[in-house]
Amino acid sequence: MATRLRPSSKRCAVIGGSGFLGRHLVERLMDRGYTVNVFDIRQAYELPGVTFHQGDLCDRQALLLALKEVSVVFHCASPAPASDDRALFQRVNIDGTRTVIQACHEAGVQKLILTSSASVVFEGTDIKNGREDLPYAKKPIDYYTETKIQQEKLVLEACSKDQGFLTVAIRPHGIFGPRDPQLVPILVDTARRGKMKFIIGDGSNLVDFTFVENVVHGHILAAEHLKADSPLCGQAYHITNDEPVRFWDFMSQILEGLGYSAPRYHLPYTLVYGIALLLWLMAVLLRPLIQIKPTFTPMRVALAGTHHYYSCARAKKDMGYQPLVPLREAIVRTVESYPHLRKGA
Ligand SMILES: NC(=O)C1=CN([C@@H]2O[C@H](COP(=O)(O)OP(=O)(O)OC[C@H]3O[C@@H](n4cnc5c(N)ncnc54)[C@H](O)[C@@H]3O)[C@@H](O)[C@H]2O)C=CC1
Ligand SMILES: CC(C)CCC[C@@H](C)[C@H]1CC[C@H]2C3=C(CC[C@]12C)[C@@]1(C)CCC(=O)C[C@@H]1CC3
Repeated sequence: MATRLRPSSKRCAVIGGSGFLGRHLVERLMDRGYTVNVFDIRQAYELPGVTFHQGDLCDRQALLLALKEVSVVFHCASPAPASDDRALFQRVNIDGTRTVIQACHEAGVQKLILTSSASVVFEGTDIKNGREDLPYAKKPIDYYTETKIQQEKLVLEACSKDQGFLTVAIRPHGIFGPRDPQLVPILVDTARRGKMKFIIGDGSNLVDFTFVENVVHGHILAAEHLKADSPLCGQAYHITNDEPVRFWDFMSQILEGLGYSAPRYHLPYTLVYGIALLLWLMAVLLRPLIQIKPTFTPMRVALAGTHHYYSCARAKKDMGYQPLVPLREAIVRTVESYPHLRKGA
C-alpha cells in the first residue's frame, strides 16, 4: 500500500516563482533552509536545490505534482498589469486561484500565502496611512485590480481552522529592486523617449515604494506566524517600506542615479488624467485595427498624481514585521543593479 508522506513544515511551493518577487522569495527561502518547488508557466533560471515544475496554474493536475508533500504554498503568480487583457486576468487571477485552493485541499497543504496588492482599496483618490479595514475599491482603477480583489476574497474566505487549511494575504505596494521588469525599465524607457520631463500635479503626493527584500521578509514572517491560534488566519496585511516618499522624488532619484535628468515642469493632474483617458479610449476603439500602448495610462497617472500610502501597524503587531532595508539603501542597490539601463549604456 502506498504511504502518504507527512508534509514537512519546511517544504514549500512558490507559484509564480520564476517572476520578479517569486525568484527573490525562492532565494530567501533556500537561505532559510526550506525545500522549494517552483511552479510557473515559464522557467526563468536554474538554482541548485530548487525543483521546477512548468505549467499553468489553471491546470489542477499539473499543480498537484508540484504540491506533493508540500505544507506551505506561496501564490505570487499573476499576469502583468500592463497586459490589459481582461479574459487573461479573469482566467488566471480568479478561476486559477480557485484551482490553486482546490489543489491545496487535495494535496493536504496546510498554509496558503497569497500575494495580493495594497491597490485593492485604491480608487484613484488619496489614501493616507490606509489601514487594512478600508473597504475594497467599489470602482477599481483597472481590471487587474478588480481581479486582485476577487482573488484576495477567495483566498481569505477559504481559511478554515476546522479543515486545517490556513490562509493569509500580503498586500505589498510599488515593489522595486534588482531584476524588476516593470518600474525601473518603464521609467527608463519613458526617459529615453524624452517623455519624463513633467511632474503630474504639484509633486507633493506621498506614495509607498517597497523594496523587494522587505516584501519577501513579510511573506516569510506571515508563513511562519500563521497558526490556528494566531490572529493572521484569514486576514490581509500591508507590507511596505514604512517610509512614504514623494512619488516624484523617488522617480527623480532613480532617474538621476542612472544618469537621466529628473522631471522639472509641472502639469495639472486633471489635464493629464483627461488626456490619458482620451488616449486609452482611442487605443480601445482602434484595437481591431492597430495595437497602441500609451505610456501614460489613466492608471499610471492616478498612481503618479495622488497620495497612496499604507500603515503596516497590523503586520508589526501580529508578526513582528519591520522593514529590513531602508529606502535610501534600497534605491542605491536598485540603481547599481541596472548598469545596462544607465544613460549611454
Ligand atoms: N510588482 C508590484 O509592484 C506589485 C506586485 N504585486 C503582486 O505580486 C505578485 C508578483 O508580481 P511580480 O513578481 O511583480 O510579477 P512577475 O510578472 O514578475 O511575476 C509573475 C509570475 O507569474 C507567472 N505566471 C503568470 N501567469 C501564470 C499562470 N497562468 N500559471 C503559472 N504562472 C503564471 C509569470 O510567468 C511570472 O513568472 C503578483 O501577484 C502581483 O499581482 C502586488 C503589488 C505590487
Ligand atoms: C510613466 C510614469 C508616469 C510612471 C512610471 C512608473 C510606473 C511604471 C510605476 C509607478 C507606480 C508603479 C505601481 C505598479 C506598476 C508600476 C508603476 C505604475 C503597480 C500597478 C503594480 C501592481 C500592483 O499591484 C500595484 C502597483 C502600484 C504601483
